[in-house]
Amino acid sequence: MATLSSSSAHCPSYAYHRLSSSSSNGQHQRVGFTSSLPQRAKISLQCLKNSHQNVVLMQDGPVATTATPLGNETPFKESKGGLLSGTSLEECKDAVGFDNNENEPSVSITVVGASGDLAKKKIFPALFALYYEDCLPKHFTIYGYARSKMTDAELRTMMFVVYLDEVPMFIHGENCDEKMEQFLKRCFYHSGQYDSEENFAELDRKLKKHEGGRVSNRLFYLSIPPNIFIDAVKCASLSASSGNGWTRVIVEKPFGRDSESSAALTKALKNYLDEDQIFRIDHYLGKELVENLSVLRFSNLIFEPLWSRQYIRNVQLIFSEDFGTEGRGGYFDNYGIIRDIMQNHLLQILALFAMETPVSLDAEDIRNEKVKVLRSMRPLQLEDMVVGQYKSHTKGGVTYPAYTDDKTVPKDSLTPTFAAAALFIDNARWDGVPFLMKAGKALHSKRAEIRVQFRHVPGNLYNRNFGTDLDRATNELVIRVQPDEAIYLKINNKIPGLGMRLDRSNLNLHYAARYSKEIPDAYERLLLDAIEGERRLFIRSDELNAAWALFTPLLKELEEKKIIPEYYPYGSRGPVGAHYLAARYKVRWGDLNVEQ
Ligand SMILES: NC(=O)C1=CN([C@@H]2O[C@H](COP(=O)(O)OP(=O)(O)OC[C@H]3O[C@@H](n4cnc5c(N)ncnc54)[C@H](OP(=O)(O)O)[C@@H]3O)[C@@H](O)[C@H]2O)C=CC1
Ligand SMILES: O=C1O[C@H](COP(=O)(O)O)[C@@H](O)[C@H](O)[C@H]1O
Repeated sequence: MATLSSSSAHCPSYAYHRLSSSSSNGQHQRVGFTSSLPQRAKISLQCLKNSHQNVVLMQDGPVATTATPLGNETPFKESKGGLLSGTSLEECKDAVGFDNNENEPSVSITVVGASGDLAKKKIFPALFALYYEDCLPKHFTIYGYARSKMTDAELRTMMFVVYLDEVPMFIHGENCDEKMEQFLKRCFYHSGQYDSEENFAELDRKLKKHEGGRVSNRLFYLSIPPNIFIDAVKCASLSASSGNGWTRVIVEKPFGRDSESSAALTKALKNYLDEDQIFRIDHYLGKELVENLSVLRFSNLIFEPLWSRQYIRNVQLIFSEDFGTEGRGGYFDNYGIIRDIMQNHLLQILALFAMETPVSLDAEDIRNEKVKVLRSMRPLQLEDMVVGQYKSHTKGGVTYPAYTDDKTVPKDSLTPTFAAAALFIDNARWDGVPFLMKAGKALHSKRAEIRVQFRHVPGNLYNRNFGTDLDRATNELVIRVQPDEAIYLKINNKIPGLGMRLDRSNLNLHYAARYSKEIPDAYERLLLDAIEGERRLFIRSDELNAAWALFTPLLKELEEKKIIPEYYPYGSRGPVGAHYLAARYKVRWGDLNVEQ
């Protein structure tokens, strides 16, 4: 039985919202990062002094702070002080111009696990970016919730230091510091246990004061390890859900480890939430170029007719990182790269890429089509999978660690940090077309891309100009999701001159050259969607079940048979097994070509 209240929001439609927050040429209003660092550093010093932090201003910029002693939580009502210290509710009301119009709903956003890595690096910055762009509702409050003892001031200091220091996705520009000041006044912290209804009831009381009797909509972002999801949802549900507006919960991955644990998680969540209150986040769906996939396909006449087995030889989905697990080994060892990247991020891209034309752009129409693709796929076979693990490597006098050098990873771990797989969609459109996935950590480059290799041109008009390697002469469409976003199409053309020599060139939409503004971070888009009640980019439970059904038998087999991964040096291109796998399907990985 669902106990969190749910009311469907009448939000502006997604398309309208995006149009209204864009300039006439479709560029997002963002500004560069480095514009006013000296000024920001000055303000930060003042702010941090006001908040009674011990401040160290380092030469040329970054500010380091040491927190006040643990247990010094600022009581909400009595807090006084400067910008980063606990601002009282009255001060906060003045600062943000609360009015007495009770018809305007408020939104309270609680980041559960606020002391953690994801909250610090992604969620709070994304919330600020939304505030900067005037995308948050007029009456909003942000709460950090975690067990760590922290005052409001300390939370704000943490957010401010990240703002100054670390996160390039932050927008900086006109009035940025002022906006940050205003934003921080609306951020608060409540320390509590994840399994304490009483602690969530305390949070509820604080939220109510901010909401001031308005219709109160509440968004909880579960940025905590999965083993405490249910405790937190239960307590939020029983003690802190909205009494008169909607309550939504963003759930971070991992959504289980296999079909059974995922189903159990969904079942447990549904004891407290309805499906339409659950926003399962896959942040790759919020990436600009993944969003653009459907636009590319369905708004251009030239692509859709080619989008099938008739013209496409293979599709490659490639993810690589040039660093290892870096402190997340404890989490990673329980999941591995297949669960961490393939079963969710790459599979979601595949589903969007391969789906049939949806009836409309409504969330349910799109998710219906995605689920059909997933259910048409063959469960993965062991022979269609290659797994690897990085080992230590010394280069230029620097020694890079092996995966098992991570102190939180067992020395004999067989967890894959690399995997390559061949997948097939057994439907009329894609019958026989290999969809190759490759994902790995500690490789030679950081990238995420989709490569579509087209078939050879029939007939042999120019074959002698291509030489013997016809594959190299076929068209390839590359959607580079990151970094340096681009969509380019490789074509053949004649080299100017009197002879008949052919060349390969790119028709290139290079985002940095075409659009001068920064691309919004995926978390920004997804948070905004959750606030607006737009579910299109979140995973529905049947999609999740279908995704796990494809991977679970293989994952079990890998574990039961204790398959030993192929070891590859840190910083390399990964195991050679990936090439043999591709070759079996007459495919060459596109990212290995010299010109790429
Ligand atoms: N970090 C990342 O880049 C990504 C993370 N995710 C997912 O997001 C979620 C949060 O990630 P991240 O911030 O890295 O996680 P953290 O490990 O940093 O945990 C977040 C917070 O949860 C609390 N916590 C940690 N371990 C426990 C525990 N065993 N019992 C109770 N509380 C605990 C801690 O807060 P306190 O002690 O103050 O209560 C911690 O600050 C996870 O589900 C993760 O899988 C998904 C994609 C990327
Ligand atoms: O979900 C995850 O994603 C990150 C990569 O995200 P990106 O946006 O930086 O490409 C990955 O490092 C992490 O292991 C995984 O859990």
